[in-house]
Amino acid sequence: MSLPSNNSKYTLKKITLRQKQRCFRVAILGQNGVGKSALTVRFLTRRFIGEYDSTLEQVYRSNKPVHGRDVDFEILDTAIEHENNCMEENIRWADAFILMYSVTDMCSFNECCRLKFLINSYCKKRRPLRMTSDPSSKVTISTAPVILVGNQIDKIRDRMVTFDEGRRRACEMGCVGFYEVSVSEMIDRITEIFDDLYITFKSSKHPRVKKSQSFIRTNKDCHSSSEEDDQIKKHPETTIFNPARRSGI
Ligand SMILES: Nc1nc2c(ncn2[C@@H]2O[C@H](COP(=O)(O)OP(=O)(O)OP(=O)(O)O)[C@@H](O)[C@H]2O)c(=O)[nH]1
Repeated sequence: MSLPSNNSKYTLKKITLRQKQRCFRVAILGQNGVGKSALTVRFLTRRFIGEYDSTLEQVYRSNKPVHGRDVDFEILDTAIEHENNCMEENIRWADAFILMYSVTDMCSFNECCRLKFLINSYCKKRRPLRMTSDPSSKVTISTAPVILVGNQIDKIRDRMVTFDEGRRRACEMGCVGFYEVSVSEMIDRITEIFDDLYITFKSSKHPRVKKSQSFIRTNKDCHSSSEEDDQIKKHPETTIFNPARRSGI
């Protein structure tokens, strides 16, 4: 039996809509040499490549499964050379951010604060926030999810930033997650970062919590449960908070 013509039209429309689904855009920001290109290539190809052209600023496209769903990623690997010209444009382009530093470099760690400030300033999706200490204040913050990532933990002897400092900073800056990784030695953890970012982005677009509840965690919220503490002791290089994961999405 042939299908009625309007039925096939409907199928066609559905396919067209599906094709138009926008890519999930991730910008990776951080000082030069922290491992942004290495992270990008590791996620896309599962390979670790030692040297990259530091002047190249590139968008990579790839389709990856996230929890059984195909997601079109666009990943912008930023280059410091272009930063001053393009930072605002890059930030406005992205849906979500990975802020990266090297645990062996305190400057790169501090640079993340400046970059987060710029994300909050330029990001297209912002919402007003009133400080509890001063209810009359009007501050706008970015609602785009940001994950803070400390890289190069394999360089044990060169470590300058502790896990706790990273975790605290992530909380203070309003990041949705914090990871410590070694791009050169880990692969699953890298995939987890991108998966978490996508899931958090999706859940913040279609929140399952009431509007009055915030996805952005504050200092006060930033204590880990004893279960998390156990996890951190077992796997020091791990994420310690992620609202999406906690809400079971
Ligand atoms: N030991 C170690 N080296 C790493 C790791 N990740 C990256 N590297 C090295 O760090 C150097 C810088 O890595 P890149 O990925 O080029 O860093 P980047 O942030 O993209 O740097 P720019 O392109 O200059 O902005 C390279 O020599 C990498 O091989 C890691 O986890 N461990």
